[in-house]
Amino acid sequence: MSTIHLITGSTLGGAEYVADHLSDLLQELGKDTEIHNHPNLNDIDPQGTWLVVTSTHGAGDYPENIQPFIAQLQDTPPNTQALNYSVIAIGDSSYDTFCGAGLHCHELLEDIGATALAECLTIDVLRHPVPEEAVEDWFEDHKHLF
Ligand SMILES: Cc1cc2nc3c(=O)[nH]c(=O)nc-3n(C[C@H](O)[C@H](O)[C@H](O)COP(=O)(O)O)c2cc1C
Repeated sequence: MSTIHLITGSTLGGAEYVADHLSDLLQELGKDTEIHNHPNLNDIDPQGTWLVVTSTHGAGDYPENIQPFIAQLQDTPPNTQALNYSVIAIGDSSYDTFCGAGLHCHELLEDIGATALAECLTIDVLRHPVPEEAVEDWFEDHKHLF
């Protein structure tokens, strides 16, 4: 069974909590998971399934910890023919660039040839102060994909 890679972009830790929770839910289904809080493309198999969980900072920017990984994907995209992915974007709808990083990542992965398992999920922290609860509902509807 191939490992599901959870890749996080987080400044304040919220997206990491969401990824931890998703990882627990996947493990309850008997899946193998690996969390990458400092993702490096060289360490992550570009086959199988990626779940990217990223917040947005600055003005629509990626959190610093995930910026090198995104640059690697843009500069030297791997062969993604056998890669499925899903992106969970966390943001605050009071910003014009609501969930800008996650939405960008979803398009980037599609552009380099990976297959989206689902639309990008956007979680608004104004509506969901505990984003883990929103992701739990989403997971219930999407767990058959993993
Ligand atoms: C300085 C700052 C800038 C932010 N900029 C954006 C933004 O451009 N778009 C957005 O949707 N959310 C923005 N947010 C909201 C964060 O994405 C949100 O608080 C998120 O829960 C933080 O997740 P994290 O704990 O994983 O870093 C910003 C938050 C801060 C503190």
